[in-house]
Amino acid sequence: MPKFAANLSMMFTEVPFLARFEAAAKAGFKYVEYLFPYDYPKDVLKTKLQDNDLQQVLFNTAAGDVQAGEWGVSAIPGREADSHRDIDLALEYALALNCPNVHIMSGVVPPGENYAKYKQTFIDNVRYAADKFQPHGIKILLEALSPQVKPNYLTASQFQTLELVDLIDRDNVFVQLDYFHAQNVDGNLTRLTDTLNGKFAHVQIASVPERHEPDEGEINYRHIFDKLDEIGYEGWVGCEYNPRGKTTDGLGWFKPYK
Ligand SMILES: O=C(O)C(=O)[C@@H](O)CO
Ligand SMILES: [Mg+2]
Repeated sequence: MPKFAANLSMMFTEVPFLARFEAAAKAGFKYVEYLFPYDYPKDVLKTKLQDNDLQQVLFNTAAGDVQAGEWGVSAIPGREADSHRDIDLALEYALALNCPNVHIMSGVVPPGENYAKYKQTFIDNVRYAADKFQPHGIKILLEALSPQVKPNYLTASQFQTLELVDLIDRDNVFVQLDYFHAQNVDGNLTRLTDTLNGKFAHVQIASVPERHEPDEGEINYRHIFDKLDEIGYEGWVGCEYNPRGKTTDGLGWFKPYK
């Protein structure tokens, strides 16, 4: 049975961020993920996790200057020092929060730029991270983001991310398989799951096209959850969706899995 993690950046937004830990635990979640921990001291987050019997399973490296269109900097040529600073800070948080996975945000490739140069910069920076995280047993995740959510992100297709994982060639680097983006770009989700089997270490879910609860729209998530069980997937499934209304009102789908 999948292990579901509440995404506290998107769920339980009825309450302030630090109150979402208790809200998720009360709703039956044992695991949480969220985009960025950096606005809060490590101790504060650690206490929230401990007080609510929750395990943190994922967060991202910093986004950079979001107003200026950044969504990570690790693929941007000339920004290696910033990328390494973000990776080092992520490692500090991962160790303090006992978090087993960190998603490294590549950033966008502006149209007309040299894509190969961005790709190589990302490969080099992820190798830097992989070697730093490896002694601590922390996995690095790379995600494809669909153009309707983040135009010109370094990777849009799961196959581009898979190619990067293979080129980076480190034992602790994996695909973050977000089925919402995968359906938007690649489709064919059952076969895709088989193709990526062993290469992905974290899953995220949301309906398509609305990015709501996984109980509507194009994807039959009951089938996907069975498929993940069938292949023996042991990682977490992050609930990265915008609830249609109040978060708890939309948790009917979660009842059988509590
Ligand atoms: O947007 C997504 O999907 C994510 O998983 C974010 O963490 C990164 O954009
Ligand atoms: Mg995602």
